[in-house]
Amino acid sequence: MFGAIEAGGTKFVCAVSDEELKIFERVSFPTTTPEEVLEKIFEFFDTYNDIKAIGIGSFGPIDIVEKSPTYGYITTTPKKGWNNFNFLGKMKEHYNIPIGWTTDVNAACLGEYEVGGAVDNDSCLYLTIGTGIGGGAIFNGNFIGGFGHPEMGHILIKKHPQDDFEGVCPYHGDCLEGLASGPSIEKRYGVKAQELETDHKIWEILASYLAQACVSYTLILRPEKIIIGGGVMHQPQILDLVKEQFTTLLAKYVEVPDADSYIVTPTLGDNAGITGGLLLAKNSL
Ligand SMILES: Nc1ncnc2c1ncn2[C@@H]1O[C@H](COP(=O)(O)OP(=O)(O)OP(=O)(O)O)[C@@H](O)[C@H]1O
Ligand SMILES: [Zn+2]
Repeated sequence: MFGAIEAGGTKFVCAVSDEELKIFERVSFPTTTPEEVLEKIFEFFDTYNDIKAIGIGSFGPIDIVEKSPTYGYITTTPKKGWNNFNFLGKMKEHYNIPIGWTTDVNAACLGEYEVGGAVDNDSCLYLTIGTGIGGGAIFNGNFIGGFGHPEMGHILIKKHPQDDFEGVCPYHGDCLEGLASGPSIEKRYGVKAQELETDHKIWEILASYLAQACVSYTLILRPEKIIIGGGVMHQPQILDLVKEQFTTLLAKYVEVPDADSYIVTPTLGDNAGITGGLLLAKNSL
């Protein structure tokens, strides 16, 4: 059996599966304090005594550099109480089994790469547009990163001429996350993103930011596929707008796969992250 944790800034999901990754139990609870959350995690996994490994995909930033003294920590998160929290260490104190550790988006990327929309590809990039924006990428089976993991949500982009919003990123104001995350929409209009009309002008503006980001990722990494998930992508009209603007912005400068197969939503849907967590567990053996 494998265990997986999708550690989100809003909620945690824990699951256990068999060797074929078939999930037979899953629970979800809100991200309150680390103490409360750990208690719930232990309560869930402690009922199983046959778990061989656990995989964790966590919100961040996190430390994934094995030789670092703070390896396994959630580091500079603005999320109250979670700053410098030794998440992996606490898990290892309680469970003496291999525990895989990476970012939530790397985990989702792994899910799509191994059993989702990118199974036929040697590389893919996964981006989530939710409460925050983050991205991870896998090339030939390996996550990209070095001194740390990528922070694809905090890249700088050109403002849309019809957008005078200052942005919500506590670090950069109007970076990609500052301008295109769910909370940025909510702050602009005073209502949740899901409450706006499908033909609202914000979707075009949002798409222009995501298209710019996809151009940058394309030029820097040249992945075979870009998968965009997260709550905001539940607006089905965004994807086509992104593809359209991406094609215009790239201006045929470099060759990319046909836009319909290049920029896609996750085949695993909202299960990409937890599936990736199970794969992380499997791969850690
Ligand atoms: N149908 C929708 N249309 C537009 N925006 C949506 C829709 N559903 C959810 N959202 C927005 O998506 C954001 C939440 O994203 P998501 O569900 O991916 O959570 P998350 O950021 O992954 O949370 P966690 O931190 O728990 O992982 C919220 O800002 C919400 O307003
Ligand atoms: Zn930022």
